[in-house]
Amino acid sequence: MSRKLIAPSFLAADFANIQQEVEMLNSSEADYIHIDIMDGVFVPNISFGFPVCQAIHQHAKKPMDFHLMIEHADPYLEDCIKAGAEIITVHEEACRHLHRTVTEIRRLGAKAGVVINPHRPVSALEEILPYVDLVLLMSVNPGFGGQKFIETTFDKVRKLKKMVDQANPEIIIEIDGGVNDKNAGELFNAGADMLVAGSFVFKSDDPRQTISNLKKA
Ligand SMILES: O=C(CO)[C@@H](O)[C@H](O)COP(=O)(O)O
Ligand SMILES: [Co+2]
Repeated sequence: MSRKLIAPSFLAADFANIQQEVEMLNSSEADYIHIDIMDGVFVPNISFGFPVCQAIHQHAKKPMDFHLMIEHADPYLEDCIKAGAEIITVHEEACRHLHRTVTEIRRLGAKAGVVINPHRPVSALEEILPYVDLVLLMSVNPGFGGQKFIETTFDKVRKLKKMVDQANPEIIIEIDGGVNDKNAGELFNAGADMLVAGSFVFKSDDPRQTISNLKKA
């Protein structure tokens, strides 16, 4: 059974009004606040750093889900925890010693997640599944909000769901990129537990209602 969690991506929020945007999320049905950290090396974009994360955390009443799109995650894990991370996800291709990194995330007290890019097979995750709490499937290429959902993600979710059910059914399956009201229902039916939505939530006329609608998808 899908857990139907929604994590609005703060990347699409109005940064001139951080407090109001976080308060909107606090009063919504959002389950997590998704925080996209980009280093301009692993992905061709730079988002924001820990002072901004601290500002979000200061007002947040929802748990924070940190998505690290960076080459060198290990030196920044403690900063994520201090900035409120309850989930930290790292890209499997970016981590030279992935097992070490996810083990360290758990030791620091957060849920550890591994992220897989659109071109990579879910079979690449087989050996790491016993050591993670969450798998994030990218449904766009990482680096930017507002991109088009990649349709082959549905099959990938179904494949991953089978693997997760065998390895550890507690593992959360999270999907990130181009999520909207047209694909959310099918993603949940395919086995996704948690959907990240940036533009679709924050650029809508009524973000709170949009979050509620996605949860019911
Ligand atoms: O990690 C990323 C992009 O790299 C995402 O979290 C986006 O921020 C989602 O934005 P939308 O595709 O929903 O606009
Ligand atoms: Co993200």
